Amino acid sequence: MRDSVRELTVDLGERTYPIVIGQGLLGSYDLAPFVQGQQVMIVTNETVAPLYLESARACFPGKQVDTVVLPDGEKYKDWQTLNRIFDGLLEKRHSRKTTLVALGGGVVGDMAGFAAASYQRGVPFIQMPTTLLSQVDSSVGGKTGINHPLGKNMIGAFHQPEVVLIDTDTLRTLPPREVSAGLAEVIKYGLIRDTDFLCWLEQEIASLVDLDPATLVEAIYRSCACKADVVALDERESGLRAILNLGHTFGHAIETFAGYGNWLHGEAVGTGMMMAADLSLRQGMIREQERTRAVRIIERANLPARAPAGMTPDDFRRLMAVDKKNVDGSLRLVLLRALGDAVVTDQVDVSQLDATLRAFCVASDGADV
Ligand SMILES: NC(=O)c1ccc[n+]([C@@H]2O[C@H](COP(=O)([O-])OP(=O)(O)OC[C@H]3O[C@@H](n4cnc5c(N)ncnc54)[C@H](O)[C@@H]3O)[C@@H](O)[C@H]2O)c1
Ligand SMILES: O=C(O)C(=O)C[C@@H](O)[C@H](O)[C@H](O)COP(=O)(O)O
Ligand SMILES: [Zn+2]
Repeated sequence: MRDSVRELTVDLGERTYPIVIGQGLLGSYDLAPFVQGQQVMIVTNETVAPLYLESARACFPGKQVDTVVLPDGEKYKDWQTLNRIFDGLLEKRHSRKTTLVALGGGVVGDMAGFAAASYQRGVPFIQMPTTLLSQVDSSVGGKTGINHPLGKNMIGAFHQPEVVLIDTDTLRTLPPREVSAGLAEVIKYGLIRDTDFLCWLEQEIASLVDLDPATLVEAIYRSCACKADVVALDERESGLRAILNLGHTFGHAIETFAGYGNWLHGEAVGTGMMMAADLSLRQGMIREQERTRAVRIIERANLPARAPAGMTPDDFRRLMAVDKKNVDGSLRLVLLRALGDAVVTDQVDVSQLDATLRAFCVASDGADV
């Protein structure tokens, strides 16, 4: 193996798997040892296929490699598009010994993973993430699924991959807006659990925005290490894992309001983390200086600082009511006790939440609400 390749392990007993991170891995890294049978189905989309499908195929020497190419976009993370994966598997007579491969961003990863969790009651799958967001977050941890018009990721399954292969060279073709979206989840790890990483990010954020290769590898490695650690402690989100949802209750409400299209997941999470920091301050959990630090690093990643124009506090309340963390109708949020220390709480002060929602909502004409 090359010197520049870095490896981590997601420690889950019999479901333990490696995360392999490096440059130029697509096309040269042999993944055949991770495939039990002869059949491989690569699931990708119409944007990624022309860029990386041929290199990805080369990672499976000696195997029968078929492909399903999906339309591109969060709005296709739905039942109808998921069914195209099953159509492809059945048309090509893939058996229960097949291995699915997700080649693309988090949308492809979540859908291919869910297809793998349910095809013939479950087959193995491999993650080959090609966006920053999918390399630092969605390819690790086994959450898979699709959206519903009434709520984000509402249908899905936990299904861990056999291996995660991260070729950081794929980020060279990523549009800047997608880089910023990925940085939101990177910053999240600093805010929830790793103050050293947060300090490092404050030094390096400009290099990351500019896609400096060495800085990116370090950020991806540290992000994956943080996620692997949390997932190993609480694979199915019975407690601790919910801290990975910092900013997501607000963020998922934004994505659903925006119809799964105009706002990227990472952008919504960026704004959502600012809102979580704002509410943490209002509830007396952090100081103004800490809120400012959190907001500043998110802004420096070029992420939006307000909710979508026209989204009202009532829209937030209605959409946040269907969040998966809620129990018996009571809202549960991830808030900050300090930078680097997140907590899941149902102690949400309704009037302070209203103040946060009003502070982040803007009318369609751009005025404060
Ligand atoms: N399962 C999890 O734990 C988890 C974690 C975080 C996010 N998610 C989910 O992931 C999704 C967001 O993922 P995403 O940000 O990767 O979005 P995405 O999958 O939509 O990819 C973003 C865009 O980049 C394109 N693209 C992918 N790789 C490229 C490359 N190398 N060069 C150029 N273009 C490329 C895609 O075609 C797409 O247009 C959301 O659905 C979110 O809910 C899941
Ligand atoms: O892996 C997790 O756990 C996360 O919460 C990671 C999030 O970044 C991700 O967006 C996840 O899909 C959200 O999970 P959900 O259970 O709120 O749908
Ligand atoms: Zn997320």
